[in-house]
Order: sequence, then structure tokens, then C-alpha cells
Amino acid sequence: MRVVVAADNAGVELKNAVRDLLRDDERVSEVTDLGVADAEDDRAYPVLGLAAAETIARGEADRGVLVCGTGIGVAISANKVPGVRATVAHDSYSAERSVKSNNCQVITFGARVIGPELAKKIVAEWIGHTFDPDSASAGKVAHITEYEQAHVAC
Ligand SMILES: O=C(CO)[C@H](O)COP(=O)(O)O
Repeated sequence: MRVVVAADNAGVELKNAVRDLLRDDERVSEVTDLGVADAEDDRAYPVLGLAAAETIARGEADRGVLVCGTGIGVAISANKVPGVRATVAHDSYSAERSVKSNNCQVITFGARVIGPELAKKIVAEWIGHTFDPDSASAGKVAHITEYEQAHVAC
């Protein structure tokens, strides 16, 4: 699995902690860090969220972990990229269902909301979840995709 990570300066420390965890995980073949590298970089959350989501849309990464102050801004941004499904998930069950029910490729965290140890635990679990295209959830996700393909200019 190839994972892209990104954060604004509110989320950089948590992003770095998750990135290092992923780099040590044998289930992850590649971790791409799009920044920011430090809190001095004040690029706004949409810049990072959109860049990471576009990486997934281009097929250059399978999953993404995005961090901002709340996790909300990067989730909204990532969801604007056609084909990408992103959500904030600050608990284990939501993180699991974001993959199994919604086929989300992207999980987001708010560094001002969740601590690093819980976020890392959720990410370690989340990496192990997969979407079943034969599940009852698949048709529901397909409905969203069909809407997107009919209405969103690419
Ligand atoms: O949390 C954020 C966006 O959802 C971001 O880190 C801070 O945004 P701001 O409150 O607009 O500065």
C-alpha cells in the first residue's frame, strides 16, 4: 500500500508522527510526504489537502492521511477531487467503517482534537481495513460515484 500524507502547519507534528509510524509498517510500501515540513510553512490547508487527493486521483498513492487543526478543512478539500472520498475519523469504529462502508481512501485528523497516540492507533488499524466490492455497501458508494461522474466537471 502506498500512502500520501500532508498537513498544514496546525497539523505538521501529528502528520510527522503518523508518517514515521507508516514508514515503519511493513504493510506500507511507500510513504509520500507532501509537507508542510515545519510550522514556518504557512500554506493553507486546501493547498495540502488538494495536492494529496490529486496524488490519489492520479493513481500515485492508494491512501491518504491528512491533518489540519480540526481535520475538517483537509477533508472538505480532498472531497473536491473527483474519485476521492475523505472523512474525519477520530474513533476506531468510524475509521473502520470509512473504509468498509464508504471506500474512503483518505482519513483526516484534527491535531487540535485528537492526541498522537490515539491517532497512530487508529491509523495502524485503518491500514488493515479493506473495502469489499461485493458487499452491500458497494452499490451505495457507486451511487455517489455515478452522481460525481454525471455532474462534476473533470
Ligand atoms: O483546521 C483547520 C481547517 O479546518 C486549519 O488548520 C485552521 O484553519 P483556520 O481556523 O481557518 O485558521
